[in-house]
Amino acid sequence: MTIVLVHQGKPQLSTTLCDTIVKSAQKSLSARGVFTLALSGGSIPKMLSTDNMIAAFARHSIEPSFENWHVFLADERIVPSTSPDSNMLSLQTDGFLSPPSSIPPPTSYPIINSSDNTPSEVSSAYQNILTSILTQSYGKFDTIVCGMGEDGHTCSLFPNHELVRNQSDNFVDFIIDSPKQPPERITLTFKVLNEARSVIFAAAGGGKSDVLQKVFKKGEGSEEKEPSEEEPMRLLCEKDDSEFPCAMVSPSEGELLWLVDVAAAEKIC
Ligand SMILES: O=C1O[C@H](COP(=O)(O)O)[C@@H](O)[C@H](O)[C@H]1O
Repeated sequence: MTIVLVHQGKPQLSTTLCDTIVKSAQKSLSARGVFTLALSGGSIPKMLSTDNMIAAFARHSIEPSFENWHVFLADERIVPSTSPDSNMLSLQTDGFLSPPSSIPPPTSYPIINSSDNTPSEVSSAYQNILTSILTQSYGKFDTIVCGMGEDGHTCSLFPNHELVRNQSDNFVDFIIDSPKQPPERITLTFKVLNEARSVIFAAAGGGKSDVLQKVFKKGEGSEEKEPSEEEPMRLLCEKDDSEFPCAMVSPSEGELLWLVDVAAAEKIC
């Protein structure tokens, strides 16, 4: 069964997401001294604003600090670093990757991209840096935050794409024919996603309700009460992993948590 937490709206969902990341960081830092995290682009960076993260540290009575956090991209579009399509740029401008100077920042890893590099070279270079840093957390990500597109893609793993039909043993792979622009991208693979200690999905808005209806069936033990400002509604769902890439992520030994809002969950509640 998969736990799906249904929130009143995006602000409440963002609060749970930031709280879950801060808790996971504390656990990883005390167990291994580092916190390895991968973040998606799209709607995720705004949920992870510096203000939202500082508020999450405060709720846990912890001084805000991203020291010993190593932040990778769950996927990236192969575009110049100044392009508005760059996921790293939106994590820096909308997310917490560039906090005020009083807060120790995380170490973050952009893709190394120049016009001389092919997508395959960009992907191999990213895999090399990622695998070298992941040795510090025993070869696994502590936490990966995934978004979900309205077509059910996650990271840059798109429905029916070759990378989904023939899953590779790489940790990072590339595509040159993304159905969503821009076409050239690198992405974490199912291998590394499914080996993570925890994967958190965050999906908000009515545009996501059709896919969620196909993926989740509400099961016994689900709460019936409406979500409140303070508390999400907890559903225990059966997950159909036959069609959509987002549903094919199920860490074999790790935790899986889905955070959605009422609009996205409308057809499963
Ligand atoms: O293209 C992408 O889309 C997905 C979903 O985006 P969202 O705006 O619907 O949340 C995102 O998770 C991924 O990182 C991005 O490259």
